[in-house]
Order: sequence, then structure tokens, then C-alpha cells
Amino acid sequence: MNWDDTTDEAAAAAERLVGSVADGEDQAVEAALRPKDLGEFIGQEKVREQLDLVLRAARARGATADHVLLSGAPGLGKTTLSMIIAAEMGAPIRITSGPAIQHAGDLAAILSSLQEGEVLFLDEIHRMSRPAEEMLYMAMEDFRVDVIVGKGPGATAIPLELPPFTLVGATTRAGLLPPPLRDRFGFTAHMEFYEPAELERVVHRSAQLLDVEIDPAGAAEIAGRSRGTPRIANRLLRRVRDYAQVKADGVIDRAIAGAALAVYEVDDRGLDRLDRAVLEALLKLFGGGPVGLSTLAVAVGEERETVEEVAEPFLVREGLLARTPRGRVATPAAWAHLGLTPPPRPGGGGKGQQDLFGA
Ligand SMILES: Nc1ncnc2c1ncn2[C@@H]1O[C@H](COP(=O)(O)OP(=O)(O)OP(=O)(O)O)[C@@H](O)[C@H]1O
Repeated sequence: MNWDDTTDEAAAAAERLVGSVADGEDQAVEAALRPKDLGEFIGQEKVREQLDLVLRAARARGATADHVLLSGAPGLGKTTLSMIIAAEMGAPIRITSGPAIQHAGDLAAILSSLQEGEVLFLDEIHRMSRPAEEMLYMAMEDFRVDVIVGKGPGATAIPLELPPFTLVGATTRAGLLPPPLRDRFGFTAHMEFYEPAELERVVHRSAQLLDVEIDPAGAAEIAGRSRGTPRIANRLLRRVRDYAQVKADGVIDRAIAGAALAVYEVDDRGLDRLDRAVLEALLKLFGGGPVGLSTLAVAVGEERETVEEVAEPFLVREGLLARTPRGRVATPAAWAHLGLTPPPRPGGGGKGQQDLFGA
């Protein structure tokens, strides 16, 4: 955006970029299930304790909270925490994301329309453009931006003072952030995957909010298949609720949860159709590997990125697949999980397989 634009246009651009979180039924339900304060936020004890101190201290000083960087896999509660930060500080929140900010002017439009103390949530901050990132450095440190007016040799930089604000940046990959950006956050937190017991609490809480009856074994069944992720736990709960409504009396127990999740092809370890397809191809077509990512992706009819970013992180975390310099390799646990017998050693599985089998 060129800063010659009128203020109204700038505000409209900011509005378009900031957008809203809820879009569609699932997002609307997701928003309704979000914990509203730190007390309601389940798990992540260390992060909660540290954040509580940061926010309390800022409140006691009557100051704006320090910038916060949240890293962790999708669905672990980064957006939720940013909303909680705003709520705990009694401040409004704006939500935008790195990919939505194409130009430094886009960011200038948002920053210049912030109110004092406002929380700016910048999701996928690692995907922001370089010029916007450089503008953010100054905005975070000095609450100032240089707005370029005009083009070419006649262009002039006009400094613009910003009200103090709190930037909450979220990223799935903290390692991708340039150190100058990372260092400007006063508080950095890494969000871990949730323990099954914590996810059971998430399921019980959400069931209560959705007015669904569920027994402890039913909640444990859903939690155990949720890949350590509250968003998945909530999504599975909604699908199990549908099944219970249509096929039973609406009450969720272990049997209903198990039967419903079988219909949705989520197995007892939380593997879905894609995860299983990747494992089956690796075991049945390539003898357990090693096999290159691209070949594996073609074998399951998916994009390379989908296999690498959607299926693999979970399979690696579950100890079912290993990424080796020679390619993807199935672990003994993968053979066991699919009820298949690994090829005899030595020979059949190749060197990568032998390594994993301890040969
Ligand atoms: N600690 C928690 N306790 C209870 N519910 C949670 C918790 N963390 C997340 N949730 C629920 O999980 C859902 C997803 O959370 P959220 O949108 O905050 O994740 P996210 O990390 O921002 O994901 P993404 O990076 O994909 O945007 C929300 O509906 C929220 O209700």
C-alpha cells in the first residue's frame, strides 16, 4: 500500500487484513470453546505460570505487557492464549497473519490504527515479507515506523509515532525467525503437545459447553486419539457427538466413541486415513524403506508438502517413521501397528531398516 492513500482507505485495508477468526460453523464452535482466561486454560503449566507473572507485573505497573512469542504445532492454543493475554490486560485485540501482510505499507496501516495497549496477534509471523519484518523491528522496539511517501528519488521517510502495544507473534517454527526479530520479544514460550489426561479435561470441558453427556471412558477414548492437540480433541468430540445423536441416545461412552471414530477412519493411536496410507505404502510397496519423500508422496497420490508437513511430524513423534539421510524408513513399531511382518534381516529392508532393527 502507498501511504498517499487516505486514512479511510488505510483503515479499510487494515480491516481487510485483520479479518475475523470465526468463519464457518466449525470455527464458530471452536471460538465458543476457547478458554477465556488463564484459569480456564488447561495444561501448559510452565507457560501459564510464566505468562501469569508477566501480565500481573505489567498490570501492577500500569504498563503495556511485553511482546510475546508463542511457538508450537497448530491447534495447541496459540490464538487462544493471545486472546487471553488481551482479556487479562483488559485490552482489545487485532488478529492478522504473516501471509496477509504483503507489503510494509500493509503493516504500517495496521500499526498506525492500533489503540494504546492493544494486543496485535500476528499468526505465522515467520511468513511475513522481509520489508514488513524490518518495519516491525522498529515498531516493536521504539513504537515508531518510518512511512515512505512518494516513489523513486523523491521518496521521503516520515517518522510516525505509535501508541505502545503488545505484539503476540505465533509460529510453528521458532527456528525460522531471524534472530533480530526473535530477540525483540520480551517473553518467549514454547507450547508442548498435551498429555492424555490434559486432553481428557479439554474433552470434558468442551462436552459441558456443548451440552453433551460423556462418561470418563468415552473422554479417555477421544483424548487418546487426539494427537496431543486440543483442536483435534474438540473436532473428534463433535464428530462423536454426531454419531451418538444419530446412532444412539446421544450419550458418549467408550464403545460409542470407538465406533464413531472407526467410521471417521481415526484409529486407536489417532492415525487418520493419510497417515495410514503413508505407512502402508512405505511398508507394502517399499519394504519399510528407505525411500525418498517424493516417491512416497507419489505412491499415496498426495503433494510432497502434505506428506512432509501433515502426516510425517505425527508419525515421527509416534516413533512409527524415521527421516534418515537415505530416505524415509519405517520403524519396528510401524510394522506392529499395521499388523504386518517386517522382511527378514539382513537383506530385505536395506541398510536403513537394519539400523532401526538394531542390526
Ligand atoms: N489449553 C487449552 N485448554 C482448552 N482448550 C484449548 C486449549 N488450547 C486450545 N484449546 C482449544 O483448541 C482450539 C484450537 O486452539 P487455537 O486456535 O488457539 O490453536 P492455535 O495454536 O492458535 O492453532 P493454529 O496455529 O492452527 O492457529 C480452540 O478452540 C480452543 O478451544
